[in-house]
Amino acid sequence: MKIALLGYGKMGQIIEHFALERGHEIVLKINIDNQEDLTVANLRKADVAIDFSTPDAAIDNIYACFDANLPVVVGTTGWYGQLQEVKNDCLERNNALLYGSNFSIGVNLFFHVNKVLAQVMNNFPAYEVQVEEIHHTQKLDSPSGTAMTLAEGIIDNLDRKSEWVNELVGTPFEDVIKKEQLLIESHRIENIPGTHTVVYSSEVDEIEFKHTAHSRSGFALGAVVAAEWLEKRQGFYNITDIFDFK
Ligand SMILES: NC(=O)C1=CN([C@@H]2O[C@H](COP(=O)(O)OP(=O)(O)OC[C@H]3O[C@@H](n4cnc5c(N)ncnc54)[C@H](OP(=O)(O)O)[C@@H]3O)[C@@H](O)[C@H]2O)C=CC1
Ligand SMILES: O=C(O)C1=N[C@H](C(=O)O)C[C@H](O)C1
Repeated sequence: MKIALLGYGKMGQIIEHFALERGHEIVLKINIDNQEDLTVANLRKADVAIDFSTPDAAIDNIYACFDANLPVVVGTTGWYGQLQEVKNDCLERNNALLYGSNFSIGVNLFFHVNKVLAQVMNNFPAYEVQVEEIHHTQKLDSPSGTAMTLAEGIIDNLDRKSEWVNELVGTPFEDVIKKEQLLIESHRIENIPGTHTVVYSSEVDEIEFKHTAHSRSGFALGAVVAAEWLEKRQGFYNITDIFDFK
């Protein structure tokens, strides 16, 4: 498979490693300093694009792939406010896009367990719930996309929660959390690849479910596997469409 990398930073470079290891070829690398190379002609040299750029860059990169009719895997987070418009355009133009807040198998297992547990916790109103995430200090968005996905999984399955609010610890936060709100507490600490915890707490105990990434390898390998899955497909997908956690 011929791959175009959109974003050649921490993730792009690790994705390159796994792609080459799996016998693929990198035919285009786009970063902030060679935007002029992001052309339909250049994109059409690839079979699939993989975007791990920035929240502000992802939409333009996605539409460049749509213009080139190139399937695109989007790992970049922080653009989900525009998800519906992107999905509509993708389907109208018969393109292919797969996105995911987290491409690691471990986190996608965590996403599934999180939803099942939230359903069970409807029977135990004594427990409050919150999500915590820790990432490196270079992360541009807060909360993490993974934390948003966890929070939405809880909101969709736990009747007593209807929205989430985010506190980036160390920045001003005056909100008084209402009982129907789910707090996502974000921490930024040097060199943390990604740690996510769902905490259910009562007066007498606390239950914690935690995923700790030891490196970015799980994310990167998952992105390459997702690109292999998407290459010959059309449509709009989420990474959870690849996993079958029956
Ligand atoms: N879904 C998942 O499993 C994962 C998602 N992510 C997400 O992926 C994104 C990237 O993460 P990470 O690699 O750590 O971040 P980095 O900052 O290390 O890499 C992003 C790269 O994109 C470059 N860039 C900036 N603007 C553009 C543009 N217009 N087109 C192409 N490239 C551009 C940046 O250049 P410069 O630095 O010069 O601005 C940088 O080299 C983040 O949104 C993060 O949340 C991360 C890990 C896993
Ligand atoms: O920025 C990162 O590093 C990561 N971002 C993703 C997110 O926002 O959830 C995935 C992973 O946690 C690493």
